[in-house]
Amino acid sequence: MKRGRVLFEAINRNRKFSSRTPPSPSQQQQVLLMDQSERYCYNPSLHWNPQVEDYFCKAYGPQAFSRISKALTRPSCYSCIRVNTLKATTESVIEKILEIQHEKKLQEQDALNNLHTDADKSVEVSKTVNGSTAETNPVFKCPIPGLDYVVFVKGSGPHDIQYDYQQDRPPKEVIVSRKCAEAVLRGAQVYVPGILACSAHVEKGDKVAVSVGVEQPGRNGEWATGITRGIVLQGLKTDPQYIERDGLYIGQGITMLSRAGIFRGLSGLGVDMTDRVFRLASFNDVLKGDIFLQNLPSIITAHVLDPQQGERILDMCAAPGGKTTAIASLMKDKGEVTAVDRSHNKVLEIHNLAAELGLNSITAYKLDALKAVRKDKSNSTVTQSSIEDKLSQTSQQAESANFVNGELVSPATEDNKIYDEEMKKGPYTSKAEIRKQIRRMKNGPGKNQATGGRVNKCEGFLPNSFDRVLLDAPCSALGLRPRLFAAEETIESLRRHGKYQQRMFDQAVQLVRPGGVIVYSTCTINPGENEALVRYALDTYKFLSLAPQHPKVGGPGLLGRYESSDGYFEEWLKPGEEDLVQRFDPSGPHDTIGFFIAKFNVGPKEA
Ligand SMILES: C[S@@+](CC[C@H](N)C(=O)[O-])C[C@H]1O[C@@H](n2cnc3c(N)ncnc32)[C@H](O)[C@@H]1O
Repeated sequence: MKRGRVLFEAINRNRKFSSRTPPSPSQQQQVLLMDQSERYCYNPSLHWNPQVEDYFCKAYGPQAFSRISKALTRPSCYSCIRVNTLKATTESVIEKILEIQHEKKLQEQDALNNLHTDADKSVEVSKTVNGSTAETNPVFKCPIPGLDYVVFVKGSGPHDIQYDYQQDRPPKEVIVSRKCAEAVLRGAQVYVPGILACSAHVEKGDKVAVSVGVEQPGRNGEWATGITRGIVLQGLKTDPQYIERDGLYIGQGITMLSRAGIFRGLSGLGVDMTDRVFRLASFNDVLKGDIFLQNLPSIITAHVLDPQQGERILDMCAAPGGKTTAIASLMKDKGEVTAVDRSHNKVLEIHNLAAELGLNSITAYKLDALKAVRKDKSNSTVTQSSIEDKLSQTSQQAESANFVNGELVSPATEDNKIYDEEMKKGPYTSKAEIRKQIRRMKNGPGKNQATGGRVNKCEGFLPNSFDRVLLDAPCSALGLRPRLFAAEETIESLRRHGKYQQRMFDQAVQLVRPGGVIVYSTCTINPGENEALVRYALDTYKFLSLAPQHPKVGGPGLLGRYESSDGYFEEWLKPGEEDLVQRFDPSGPHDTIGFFIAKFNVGPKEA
């Protein structure tokens, strides 16, 4: 379609100048500029699977869906930060961010003063004054009651970028992967692994235009970028995705390595983005441990769960641990947060995040949440697994395992024993606190549970083991932005999510004790995905009820919330309301376009 539009416009342009006299140089220049403004800009349109597009068009109406689709391609207008209240205060974080911004601004001014001749300086300084380079982003506390540990750093965009196109001399270019571009749109830098292709003769310190190579349809209906990593860009129409990249330029930057360095290396900064279409603050390695960059609805999900100190909480699909750590922080790290994920490497991510934030109440296991309920009533068995273990399990066990009665005993079961001993001694100390002490004894001060490549594998939990369960279910994730490609989702996969979520919910219901709470959340624009689950839950389990009100943030238990220009909590839906779709307004500033949270109270279960 895009190709058709380009062709149509080219014909129109030619018509405009098809008088008997050939176009004058100024007319030629005008055509060139029109060409370039169409090419070197950010104006993407999302690819959808045709059936999914049709389904959403019917659900939302074609115009509304087109606005949603457009809004998905843009980042939010701010970065959202959760303050780790165990290590820092909101005020101290705001102060530090402002200091960092101020420092950066000074550095950029210094760099300008040192680098350029006076003539260059005046151009660059006026650029700075216009806000193109160093700028101070407003930083403020989240105004929603109860969420004063959330900080927003405002960004801006879309901005027009001057890509320095000169006739017959296109700018040097870098094409990055879609994932890389989505991160860059949210404030990240371009790292070496994200670079797919680059112009010939790029040296360290060159200015490059950065565009994104998005998956394109292949002959057999498959989607691929079709760009071989390391390919040389000539600035010609024969370059990969030359036409398809029209309107897919996300900014420009300075290369930190030469072309050869970029494609020889495996890591490191590839391009320092100096001019971005969307300017959001970068928090890479900033205030590490004191803050966590997290989408607002994810923070709210933990908040809605309302975990209490000393409780036992299960997070069923936990990696990389954003909500798990939010839960542990709300509990002031006092209690027991069990985080499970089916992926080994992702469990390591939970370990690492918990360690970075200094949280000790979290224990992460590799477990398929579909098998989270233990069938037999014997003690829970927990084993260690690691990638290396899989390769040489026998020798690993011989070297490192503790054997009791011929059984492999993991630190977790060992800890349980010590815990039981401690419990007999008298005054209550939480299990998490005892674990912390055991870890301190084992590791010495300052170390935590990050165990390198090793993770604990768990066989499941007995029914009614937890006070609260969070089911942050795997979903289409179509609510998250920015997103530059959506065609991987099919009608079948949308349906599968629903079925998968139901099976997980069946496990969650068994694991939570009577009187407990289940929170179910998904990040999607597909209303069918979440409403169907809520209906299923209430029809199947008569002892469940939607929580009438969350004490801190207000509103009914069924929180179907889609962004509005006024704020996330503009309207809270009542249980049973079916019109989530009409309330959708994609013109607002938020990082998540569609998110759904339902909170269930668990009544007495049947015998
Ligand atoms: C939406 S992400 C969870 C995000 C997480 N709650 C957070 O806030 O950081 C979904 C996660 O579910 C995990 N997952 C998918 N199927 C699973 C299963 N059957 N059992 C356990 N985890 C599963 C995936 O590995 C993925 O990490």
